Amino acid sequence: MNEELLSSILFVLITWLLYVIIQYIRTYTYWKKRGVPQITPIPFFGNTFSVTCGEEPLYHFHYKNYFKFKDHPFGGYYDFGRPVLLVRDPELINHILTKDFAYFQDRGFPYDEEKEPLTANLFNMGGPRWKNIRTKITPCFTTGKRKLMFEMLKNCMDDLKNIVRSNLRNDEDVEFKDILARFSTDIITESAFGIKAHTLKNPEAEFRQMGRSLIQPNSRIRPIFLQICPKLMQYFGVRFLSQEMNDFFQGFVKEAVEFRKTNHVNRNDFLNSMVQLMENQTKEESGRDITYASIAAECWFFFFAGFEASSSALSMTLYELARNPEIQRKVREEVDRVVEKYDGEITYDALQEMTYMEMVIYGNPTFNLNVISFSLLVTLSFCFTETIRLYPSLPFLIRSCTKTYKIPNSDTYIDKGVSVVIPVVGLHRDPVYYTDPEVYNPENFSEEVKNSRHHCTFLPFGEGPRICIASRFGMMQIKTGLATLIRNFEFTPSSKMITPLQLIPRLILTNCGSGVWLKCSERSFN
Ligand code: HEM
Repeated sequence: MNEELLSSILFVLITWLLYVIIQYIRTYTYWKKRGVPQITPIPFFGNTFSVTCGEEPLYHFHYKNYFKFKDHPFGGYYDFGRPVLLVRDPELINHILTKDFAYFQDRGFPYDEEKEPLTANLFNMGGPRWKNIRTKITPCFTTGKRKLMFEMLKNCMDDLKNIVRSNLRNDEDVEFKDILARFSTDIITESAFGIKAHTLKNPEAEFRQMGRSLIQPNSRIRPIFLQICPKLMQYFGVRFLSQEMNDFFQGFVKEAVEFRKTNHVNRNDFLNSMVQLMENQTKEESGRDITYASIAAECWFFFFAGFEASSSALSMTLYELARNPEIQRKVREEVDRVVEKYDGEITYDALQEMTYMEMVIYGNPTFNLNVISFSLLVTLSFCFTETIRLYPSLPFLIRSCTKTYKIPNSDTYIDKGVSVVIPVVGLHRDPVYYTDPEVYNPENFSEEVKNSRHHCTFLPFGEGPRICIASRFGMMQIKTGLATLIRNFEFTPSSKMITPLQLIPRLILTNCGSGVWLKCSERSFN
């Protein structure tokens, strides 16, 4: 190789290296330059290497980062090359989620309404389109609608009882995460879409297969690469969801709607409400707001949240009750007391008199589970609330800044396009807000203790205009399952349960991958 060529190559290499160094400095000093403390990044990956390569579940990542900025109201880190602001201070969180929502309306998640219609759901959407759809869908979850949906859940309760009972016959410890994912799938498909998925009876039923596929490694890696290099991934035809998933949901919505139209079926479910919304649109709105494709997108997300978030919270509650026999005893006492009090004598008027009542459940008469009033199950509520404190289904909240924002009482600005992350799991386990935060203690939610904390230190369903649209529906699912199980079975820890919990990496939701194993015995009512 002649000398001239060698020096040209060397020149190109050095120039490239210099460019990389300058880019590195420019990218990774973004927060420093603004006087915001930052976590030291590594080139290219920023601070998210451990999450991307599947070493660290998002739950641990956000917990760890929260405590890295101890004594600071906020701090910065980098998601690859993108600056992210982590917010710890409850009052600033309140500004971002509620008071100054106009600056933080979006989550900034990518979606493609044309190529991948299922991704254009309420969770991913932003701006005026989100606002319009949210306003239209909100009435689908009123108390009245929930009551009607609840009527459809009774069979699922019996199926749950029977499936647990059949597992006991084998005299082995029982894995509850899968059973409860199937229970939640049956509830959401029945009450939201009017479909009996029968996944409790048949673990290989189509809806369960779809649900399971969503947490497979392949499905979890795709969103990460789509986030890092969207253009390249789109070029190679990589999608957020599999084609099979897209076809399944588009197909089932079209079929279900057409069947209802042809056979004049009118059900009190979410699908029906959405179809009514579509049909009642004005001419100008028609085809733009609510279409078959957008109904399928919402159904898909409701399906995902309905089985995954709810079953995760439900199985973790059982796990904690098994580890805390005294709390389990108290919950059971409460369930028994209420069930016996309303032994088959409930009328609509009686329901109105029960101050906190949200829901009434008629169970299997053999076990005298005639009626359960959920809001009266105070201990039950505390337990569930305490579970989602320790294991929030979504361990962080995210917003994208849509116009430059000055942080109140500081000189710091958040630029348009910067992501803001609220590490919910950190707040929920901060000893400043919760005494002995690692201990499962339902008393954390007694009125007195609860009122002594800032409301933004407990955010399992988010907060502000983008709060979970179906939080009460989710609670109803969970309480239904919990009351059924606690009334009929007793739970103790199993040696098969792996602790500390092995959470699934690269999954946005908190999910115990190694399962929730418990010893279980049936109660005798003689
Ligand atoms: C225990 C169960 C559940 C938990 C813990 C949960 C939690 C959450 C959280 C934390 C958010 C984000 C809120 C924010 O960013 O401020 C959210 C959003 C959402 N959830 Fe849930 N959720 C649950 C059940 C459900 C169910 C059953 C459905 C549907 C049937 C559902 C539908 C949604 C939707 C559509 C959004 C997006 C709302 C928007 O951006 O306007 N969730 N949920």
